[in-house]
Amino acid sequence: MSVEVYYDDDADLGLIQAKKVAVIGYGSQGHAHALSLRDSGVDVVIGLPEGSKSRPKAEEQGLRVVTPAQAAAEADVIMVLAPDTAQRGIYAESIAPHLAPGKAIFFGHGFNIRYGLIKPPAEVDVAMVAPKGPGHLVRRQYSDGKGVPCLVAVEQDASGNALALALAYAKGIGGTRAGAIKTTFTEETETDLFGEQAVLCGGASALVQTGFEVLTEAGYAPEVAYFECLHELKLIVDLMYEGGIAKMRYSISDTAEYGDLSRGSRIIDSRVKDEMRKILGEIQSGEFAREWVAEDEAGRPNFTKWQAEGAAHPIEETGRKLRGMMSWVDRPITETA
Ligand SMILES: NC(=O)C1=CN([C@@H]2O[C@H](COP(=O)(O)OP(=O)(O)OC[C@H]3O[C@@H](n4cnc5c(N)ncnc54)[C@H](OP(=O)(O)O)[C@@H]3O)[C@@H](O)[C@H]2O)C=CC1
Ligand SMILES: CC[C@](O)(C(C)=O)C(=O)O
Ligand SMILES: [Mg+2]
Ligand SMILES: [Mg+2]
Repeated sequence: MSVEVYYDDDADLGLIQAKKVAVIGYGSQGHAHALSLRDSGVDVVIGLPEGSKSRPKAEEQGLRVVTPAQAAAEADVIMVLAPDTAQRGIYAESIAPHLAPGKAIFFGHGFNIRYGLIKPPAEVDVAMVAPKGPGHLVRRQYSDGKGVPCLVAVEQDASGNALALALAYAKGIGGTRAGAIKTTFTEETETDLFGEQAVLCGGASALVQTGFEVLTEAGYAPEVAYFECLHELKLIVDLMYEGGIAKMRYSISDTAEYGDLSRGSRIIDSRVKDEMRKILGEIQSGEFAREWVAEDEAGRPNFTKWQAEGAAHPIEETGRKLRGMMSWVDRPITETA
């Protein structure tokens, strides 16, 4: 592999144990980082606004919660794990006034640094520890003595020790048990956005909905279409996850494999690939970031409309009914911290 990968032996937990860490935000990532750091012997304080819904959760878990400004004032390392769109405001109002030489500001995703929405002063370290998995998995893996691989990056190395500090943090959340891959803010941000837009979230959702529409519009039962286009996707993705596309193809029938090999490239054809390149271009040029920031500032009119349209898609109603028949899949969307 051409990338540099760091494991537990490459990281000194003592570096982060010697610091006070403020975790700003207590959602998917925030709760996982804070609880795992605490269990790794790190002094952690949570920064949340008065009245935040997350406050009782963090307090119930035995964590001390103060305002983001107080947390930033107290801490040596400030990890920003609030929603990407909120980070710029939190930084300006609550973090920037408390940054001083010797402090570090950390991120779980590079969006705000990559697009210049947050510009920390030269005298602080700026680094990223970005687990490659949802926060609840990060926490569960840590608690099981394992870890989720993470990306680490240093944007600004004022102390000369920023990478070592980021690796120590990654060790504190279990990341170096699995491996911490060194990257840059630019690479992490651009690939993360591309992945979620073109493949994982945007691409996959559209593929599933469109397949469901084609079958139901042709008169097939929505229940049967649901199984074929959504439910079984997990079985297929699980096989890919375990052993790549090769293992999935090994496991499916020859008929399915022939259909895959002969038809797949008609679905994801050169037009789709060109569109993917266009989407990547919008990410690289900053066009997507500008659009998303403007949408958020305008009160998210399109976001809200598209969310409602997605929720009203017939596949959701069909899925609700069918999942009710399958006790093992009918779970709440989020697990609690
Ligand atoms: N979700 C994931 O698995 C992944 C996320 N990331 C990155 O991690 C970061 C956090 O994302 P995620 O964990 O999904 O976030 P969530 O949306 O799950 O959680 C947001 C948290 O921030 C709090 N919050 C909201 N506004 C403020 C504010 N003004 N000041 C302080 N806290 C605030 C929320 O509190 P309240 O309850 O009051 O709303 C909540 O506790 C992002 O940069 C994201 O890109 C990276 C990898 C994966
Ligand atoms: C795939 C979505 C993600 O990038 C993630 C969980 O990694 C996100 O931003 O939530
Ligand atoms: Mg991601
Ligand atoms: Mg993302």
